[in-house]
Amino acid sequence: MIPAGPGCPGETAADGGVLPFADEPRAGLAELWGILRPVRGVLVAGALLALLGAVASLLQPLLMTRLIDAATTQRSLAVPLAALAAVFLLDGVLTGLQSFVLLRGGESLALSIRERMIRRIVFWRLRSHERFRSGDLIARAGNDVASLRAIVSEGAVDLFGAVLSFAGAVVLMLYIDPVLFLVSTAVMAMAAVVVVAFLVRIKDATETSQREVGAMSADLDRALSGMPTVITADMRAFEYDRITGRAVAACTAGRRAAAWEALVAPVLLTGANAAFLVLFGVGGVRVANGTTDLAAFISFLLYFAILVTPLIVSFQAITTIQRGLGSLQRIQEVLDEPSDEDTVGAPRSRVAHGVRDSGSDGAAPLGRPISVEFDDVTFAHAGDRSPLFAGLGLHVPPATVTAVTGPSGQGKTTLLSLLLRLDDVDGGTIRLNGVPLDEIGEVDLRRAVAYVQQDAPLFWGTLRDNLTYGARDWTEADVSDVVDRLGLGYLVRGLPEGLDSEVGDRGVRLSGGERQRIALARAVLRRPRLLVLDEPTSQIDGEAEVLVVAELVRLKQRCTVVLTSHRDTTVGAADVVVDLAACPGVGAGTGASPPVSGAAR
Ligand SMILES: Nc1ncnc2c1ncn2[C@@H]1O[C@H](COP(=O)(O)OP(=O)(O)OP(=O)(O)O)[C@@H](O)[C@H]1O
Repeated sequence: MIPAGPGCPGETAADGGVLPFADEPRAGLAELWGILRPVRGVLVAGALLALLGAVASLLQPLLMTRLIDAATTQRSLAVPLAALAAVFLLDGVLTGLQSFVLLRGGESLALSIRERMIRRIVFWRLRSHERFRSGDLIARAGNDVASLRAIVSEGAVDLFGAVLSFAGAVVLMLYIDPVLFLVSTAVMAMAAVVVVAFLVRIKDATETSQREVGAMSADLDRALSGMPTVITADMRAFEYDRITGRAVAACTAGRRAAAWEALVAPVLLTGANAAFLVLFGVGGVRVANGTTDLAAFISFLLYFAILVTPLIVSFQAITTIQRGLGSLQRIQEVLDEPSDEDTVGAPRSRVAHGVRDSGSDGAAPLGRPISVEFDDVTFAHAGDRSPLFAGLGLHVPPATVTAVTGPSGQGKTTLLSLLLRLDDVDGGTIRLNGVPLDEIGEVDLRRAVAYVQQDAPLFWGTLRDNLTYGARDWTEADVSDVVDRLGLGYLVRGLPEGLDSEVGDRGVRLSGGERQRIALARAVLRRPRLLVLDEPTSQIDGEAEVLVVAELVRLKQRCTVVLTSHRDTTVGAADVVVDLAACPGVGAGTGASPPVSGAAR
């Protein structure tokens, strides 16, 4: 496994500086509007409800003034009282309805973004997986989507409703008494300017906190993936310090944001209280000298009171939206990464090249044992100065076993990755049964080719789940046959629930050799036409190796096997042996075919 290099998204530098990715331009309102597409209808409905709610709130002081009028002029209170009660009721119903619509909308948004992210991640090219840390990706799909959801459930419409109430109150106050309006808003404006300065600091702190949560998840994932090493290297305290260090950094940044956020309401309230004092002074004088009547002054005060809440809500909503924009940036990085779905278009479509479903044996190019050809292939890993392969040529005849050998680091696994189209060649062509690899449909390729990777990973689940993973049309007899042939019968019989026993996370409840043979059995059950095996016998004993080799020889009747190995018995069973170390096309040499030995030369 190649360690992720510096600059992994979501990681911070040791000196606390931010590594690349964090420096990319932040997502803006245009991107936000784009990602909100699935819930735009909900936002419009929420905005309408907010509009009605604002009208209901603005009606209340008006009706209260009517009530005071009726009381002071000895008229019946029944009508204004009933109207006020109705408006209160309407206000309550609208508030409830708005939260229901928006909370539901928030959940729908979270689902749609998570579906898009997961689809993207699952279909990423392998190179993208090497650039990101898996724990950080999990944090992005969890935490960052949650803070984006808050834009819908709390932010956007709160802001809209608050702006409406605010604007309505402003218009009515201007209408009632423009002088009082100017006096009071001048005081409030000073408080608002102070709060705007806080917003910048809140934004920076929340972004840092989000990045640190991502890094914490990634570090936790790193430790969990190698717990035996962590324990035996006596590194548990180190890992604890490292991971909680991230948590502390997230908390520190979160607290900084909280401190600034906590100041927003008091500063605005203080501004409002100061404005009230000024209002009472100036308003009292104006009522005393008859410029304004008492009912109008009371009505003005009530509207001013209405103004304060929307103002506070607006700033809180802006904070929520800012936090969501920081998360949107991290989500966008995931969505912008190239995926196989971008390239599995026309050139790789099955129809375009007449490569039909490989399930139909015989007619389709991949429906029979597959020959492999590397023609003048050039490839360099990202960041490498010289190519690993320069003009590599290679021919694997169909229905044979070919072993690729060579010292560690020579490029055997890389060669298999290119053959499996996990990575793309920089130059030259790879052909399967004469068809260039990039002209073969993704579905056909994956159905025709099976792979057992070097560390033979199993998945959390039962033994049966693992054996039949990716297999189609399998029967219980197929499973038990392959299990017996690979010498795994004792394992199945010894487990408490046989094939239905859990293998643990990454198959930890099984031995390395058992995992390797289960991975091979899984590949065999897929009935491939090309079986690609990276060191399939590296962890098994001599007795089991004989069984594996016998299985490979048996498989030759219906498929081609390409394997890498350092083991003599396994290599000895091959019809063709390709020694990469002696190949001039490997390691920046000039183009040539590698030396081969064996029956199929
Ligand atoms: N994803 C990657 N990014 C950059 N370099 C890589 C990557 N994968 C492998 N390499 C480098 O490419 C070279 C070939 O690696 P590869 O894994 O193909 O060798 P190998 O012959 O299979 O080795 P081994 O026998 O030890 O498995 C090595 O120098 C390795 O460090």
